[in-house]
Amino acid sequence: MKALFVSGTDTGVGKTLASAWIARHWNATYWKPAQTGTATDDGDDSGSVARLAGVPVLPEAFRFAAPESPARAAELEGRRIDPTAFVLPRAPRLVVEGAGGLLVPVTDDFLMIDLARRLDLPVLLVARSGLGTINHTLLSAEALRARGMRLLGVVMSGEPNAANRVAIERHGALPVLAELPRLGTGDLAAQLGALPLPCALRAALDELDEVAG
Ligand SMILES: Nc1ncnc2c1ncn2[C@@H]1O[C@H](COP(=O)(O)OP(=O)(O)OP(=O)(O)O)[C@@H](O)[C@H]1O
Ligand SMILES: C[C@H](N)[C@H](N)CCCCCC(=O)O
Ligand SMILES: [Mg+2]
Repeated sequence: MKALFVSGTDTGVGKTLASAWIARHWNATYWKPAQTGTATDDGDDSGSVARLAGVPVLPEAFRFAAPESPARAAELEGRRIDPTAFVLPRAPRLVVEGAGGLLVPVTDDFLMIDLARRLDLPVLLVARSGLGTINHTLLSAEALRARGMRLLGVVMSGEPNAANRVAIERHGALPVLAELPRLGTGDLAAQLGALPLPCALRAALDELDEVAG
């Protein structure tokens, strides 16, 4: 099986949209290991991907009501997350989406980046395209490199910004594999379906190592 971990420079940067886009065109299964904010309107990434991409989605390992980090949302419900519950599901191609950014707490001593490492998956980083993204993206890349983890590259989401793309590629020594433009208010599923994956992203997916699920 081939799998990747979609993380981001922050919450709300477009991980779910990018995950749906990739899953749709890569014909992949989607998994959100830990979902928070289920009591809010945008707390169901799995439902969003099912609607946007029409691909199989697997049940989360953990779901929490509060729109908080998994660690805090669990605490508010008097629950604790056991990281050993995160076991990579089997599927020919799998898109795994984190919650928030890389250093979001999952337990008192386990961060989202540790989940990507436990699953032993390469990371695709979704970043905003606008002002502020260079710092956030380079910091996220540094966090991965400090742990010797694989960073496939970056997907920039929003109005294309060539100067930010060049800065990220140059200072981060990493590829921007795709730019997901700001989609309109119309049928997002149709817009994603009509937007082929750029060659660089498609090649990165094709070159992913087989992993044992
Ligand atoms: N390129 C884009 N075009 C249009 N809307 C976008 C784009 N990127 C993100 N959005 C919108 O911004 C909001 C947040 O995006 P999304 O849910 O993908 O964030 P996320 O990174 O998955 O957040 P979370 O950390 O909660 O999982 C959504 O309403 C989404 O549709
Ligand atoms: C609720 C939100 N949509 C995400 N699911 C969780 C984001 C946690 C962010 C924590 C933080 O970085 O401060
Ligand atoms: Mg999401």
